[in-house]
Amino acid sequence: MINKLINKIEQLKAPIVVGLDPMLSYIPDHITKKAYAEFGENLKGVAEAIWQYNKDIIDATYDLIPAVKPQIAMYEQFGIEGMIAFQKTVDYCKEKDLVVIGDIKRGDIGSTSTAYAVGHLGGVKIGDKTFAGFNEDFVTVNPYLGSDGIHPFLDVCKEEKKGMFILVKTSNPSSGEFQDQLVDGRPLYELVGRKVAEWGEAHMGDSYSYIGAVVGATYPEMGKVLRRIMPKSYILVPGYGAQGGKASDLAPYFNKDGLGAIINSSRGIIAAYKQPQYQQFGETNFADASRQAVIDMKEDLYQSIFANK
Ligand SMILES: O=c1ccn([C@@H]2O[C@H](COP(=O)(O)O)[C@@H](O)[C@H]2O)c(=O)[nH]1
Repeated sequence: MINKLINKIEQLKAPIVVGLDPMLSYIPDHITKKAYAEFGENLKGVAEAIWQYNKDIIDATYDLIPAVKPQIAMYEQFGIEGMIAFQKTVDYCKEKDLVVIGDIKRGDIGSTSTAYAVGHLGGVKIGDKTFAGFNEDFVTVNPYLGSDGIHPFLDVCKEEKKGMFILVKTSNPSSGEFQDQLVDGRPLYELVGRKVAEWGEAHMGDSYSYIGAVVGATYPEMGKVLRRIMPKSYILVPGYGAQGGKASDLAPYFNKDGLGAIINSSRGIIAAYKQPQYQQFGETNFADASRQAVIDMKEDLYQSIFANK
């Protein structure tokens, strides 16, 4: 799957992931009204609205982007109906040949991690048939339970030819409270980065490992160090746009081959129509605003990162 992700990034010249983080407040009235009329003003209605909103955004952007990152929490908050919308979104993105990164941030004791890995990347054998669970291509994984929480994901990724991005240095303001603490004189995120590189070496695609890392766009100095520590790991970079990460800071996340990082934007794309620069699209044409925001993001990254290389 890492080879497919890289091929698509190269083909589209777009190291971009669109984050599918639907919030009720982003969904235009015409979509919610229709969904409520059909399914009721309840969780089923909300889930239908989320699904229709996602579908319109996917239809408007899929030819420009290699990958999407549905954030499971945004679906989970609506219970089982939300999870059905999550599954429909994953399936539809795969129909459109997009690489799907499930932002699930799981990780637990070994046996529980196995269940997470099977549920999201693998399948369960019932009788003589295997049934896939959510069936994303990559997931995000929390490494802070240690390697026994990671190994089940490594095994399932190898078996299923899928991949994962391990949280190394997150983009949020308080990420340093634990992640920057010194261990033998070096910050904890470096220690985790070294482990990611080690796991990655044993799980290689053609040129990059299918074991990647999450490093926030909001910490570019740390991104530079981590790029060196994990030369063969793809870095998933959240924090661009809405969280203040700037394209001009992102060059160090890439390797000299122009690869090695993929930049996520969620609110900046899916709720673009709410931003002043895309106001002309209006609520009805929200998906066209998202398309324009992807085009602008691609240009922003190109000018800041690749134009002078
Ligand atoms: O360090 C991290 C890890 C994950 N995220 C997730 O990425 C998106 C960011 O959304 P924006 O709207 O582009 O800010 C969201 O799903 C986060 O849960 C992150 O931001 N930082």
